[in-house]
Amino acid sequence: MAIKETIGKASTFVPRTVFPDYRLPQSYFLGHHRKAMLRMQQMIADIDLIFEVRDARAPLATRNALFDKLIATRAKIVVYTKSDICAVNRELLDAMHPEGNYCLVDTNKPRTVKKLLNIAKKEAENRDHFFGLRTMALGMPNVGKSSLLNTLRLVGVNRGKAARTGALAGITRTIPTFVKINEEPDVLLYDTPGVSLPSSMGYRRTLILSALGCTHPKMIDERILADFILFSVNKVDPAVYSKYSPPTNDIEEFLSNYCRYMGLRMKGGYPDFDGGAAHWIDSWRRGKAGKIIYDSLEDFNNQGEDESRFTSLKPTKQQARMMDPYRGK
Ligand SMILES: Nc1nc2c(ncn2[C@@H]2O[C@H](COP(=O)(O)OP(=O)(O)OP(=O)(O)O)[C@@H](O)[C@H]2O)c(=O)[nH]1
Repeated sequence: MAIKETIGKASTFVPRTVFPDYRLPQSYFLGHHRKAMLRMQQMIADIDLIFEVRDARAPLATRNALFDKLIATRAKIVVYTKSDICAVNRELLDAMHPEGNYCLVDTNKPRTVKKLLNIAKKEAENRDHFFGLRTMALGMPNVGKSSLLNTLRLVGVNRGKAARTGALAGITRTIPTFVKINEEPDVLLYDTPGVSLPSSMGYRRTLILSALGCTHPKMIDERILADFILFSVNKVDPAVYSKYSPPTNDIEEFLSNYCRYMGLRMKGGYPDFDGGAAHWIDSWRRGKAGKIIYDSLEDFNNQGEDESRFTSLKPTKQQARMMDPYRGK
């Protein structure tokens, strides 16, 4: 079959670049994730409103079932960040949240977080707390919790950054003291470290989270991750990368064209495949390469997966063996 006819047709991802000893890690649950969960469990009774933060590029993959039990009795709103760098799938979000308690934001644009602040202000007025309404932002690593806090603070009290942010996962490692995001009525917000899933997530979800930057940046071999991104883009529209390469399913062919376009060459003029893969992945993580969404309504309807296995903080021995090789480093 001609290559063009096969583009975007495969339903499962099979890496083209396979190394004999390579084993795909399928979890990324670090010591500080566990510590943060235990601390949140202690604090949760005092929290009035939760902002559960997810990445709009993968609403299903960045959902963390570990939080479901923790926040079951709290008022919550699901906040989808990075709406500026994805083709938002409203159908999927409406199906996931029939009660409509979600909000799409771009944390770089203060006006998009105003709605959230208004919800918190209304809650604060209704509850009439002496110390103010206590809110908490939680979610997977690198989904934009600290950026959300900074923008809410800017909108609410017109003050600068209070939390450190960055393109890598794991910038926030402890729960700092609260930050005031509104005065009269007072609204306080706790930022929290990103927490991943405590047992094997399956390789597709691991690849998605890695492509989004929600894991250690080098957790998955870059050529395999680049291959997965190419696979995902082909499913949506290969024209997204037409600037660099004609449509292809072959990562080596794509990277060779990409390196030529970007001028990424090694000694002797050979394409720098590793450098090209890292560059292409980084562009996707930052939303500079195009807009795709990794989860679909079909994925939501077909998900027979039992998420309850993620709700325990204690992984089994077998699960622990599948943990990320970078653990503790
Ligand atoms: N384009 C875009 N980028 C965003 C948005 N929100 C956050 N980012 C970027 O995403 C990256 C991660 O943001 P952080 O706020 O550090 O994420 P976090 O969830 O606090 O990360 P951890 O500390 O690992 O838990 C940063 O590079 C931000 O600039 C958004 O709405 N749009």
